[in-house]
Amino acid sequence: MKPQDAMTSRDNTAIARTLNEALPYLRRYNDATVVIKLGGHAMGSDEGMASFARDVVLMRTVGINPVIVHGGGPMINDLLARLGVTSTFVRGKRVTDAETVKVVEMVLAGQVNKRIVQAINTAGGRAVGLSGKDADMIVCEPDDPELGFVGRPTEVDPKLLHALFRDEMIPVIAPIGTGAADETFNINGDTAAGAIAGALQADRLLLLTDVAGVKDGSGKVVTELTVEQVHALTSDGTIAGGMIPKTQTALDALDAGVRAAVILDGRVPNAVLLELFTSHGAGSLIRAT
Ligand SMILES: Nc1ncnc2c1ncn2[C@@H]1O[C@H](COP(=O)(O)OP(=O)(O)O)[C@@H](O)[C@H]1O
Ligand SMILES: CC(=O)N[C@@H](CCC(=O)OP(=O)(O)O)C(=O)O
Repeated sequence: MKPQDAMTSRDNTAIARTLNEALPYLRRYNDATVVIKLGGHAMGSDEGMASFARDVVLMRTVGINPVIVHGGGPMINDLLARLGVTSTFVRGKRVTDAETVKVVEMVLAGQVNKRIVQAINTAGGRAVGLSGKDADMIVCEPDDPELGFVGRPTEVDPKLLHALFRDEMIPVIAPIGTGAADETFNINGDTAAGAIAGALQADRLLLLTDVAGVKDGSGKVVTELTVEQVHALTSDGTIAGGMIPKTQTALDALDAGVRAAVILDGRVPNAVLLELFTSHGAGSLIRAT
């Protein structure tokens, strides 16, 4: 028996309802630009990566311009540990000396970037792997002298990305930038994604992480957050640790002209599709006020 013969009419009704529900969202996002930050913790298994890649190809197929900006902190930690180098973090950012930045670039622009590119191409898309160095896309200044070669983007040139959109290619970007003195800078993945989303005036910035969204004081995920609520939850300490740079990136992106930012769990199968194409969405949405 073929699998579809085994499907009940109830299955078919559910499928039809889902497709119907998606229709207004498919219309809304036609030709929209969606920047997705894929964090190292959200990358997981090969099956998870393949599923993410299929979602991205589906987005491209329905006329969205997806841009992937990735992290890879755990993969950098692995190689540094094998090389016997200890790494420390200050306020969520890796202290990066001249030797460390070489390892960071090798892991992010090499191993991690190409894994995502290959997964998207296997799923039927045409992904192009880049770092912020390509076409001088991301120019940085030092973030903080204490952090060494950690960059803060000062200029992001989206020209190359627009050229790729015209040919329906999918940019996959490692968060590495250059400095005025030709230095190589390590950029926090969230920061790079926010800066790119701002330069593109993106419709959505999706920050994929390892929690369901931003939680309030009682531990409940807040599905829609205002800018004021983010400030309040940060000053009372409810938003803490790694969530601080994430919500700050979301607010900076909104200031730069991005229409909305969403923080969601990248380990949930089809998280991106559920966010974009269903009425209940996924995660915490922060909209410009
Ligand atoms: N209010 C909050 N809501 C949700 N997560 C929070 C909150 N405050 C702190 N966190 C922490 O932030 C973490 C996400 O940041 P981080 O670990 O840096 O993510 P990633 O590695 O995906 O970039 C969560 O796993 C959680 O432990
Ligand atoms: C400056 C800084 O901290 N850069 C990060 C870049 C990778 C990253 O952001 O990875 P995740 O998204 O997986 O955390 C780092 O060196 O780990």
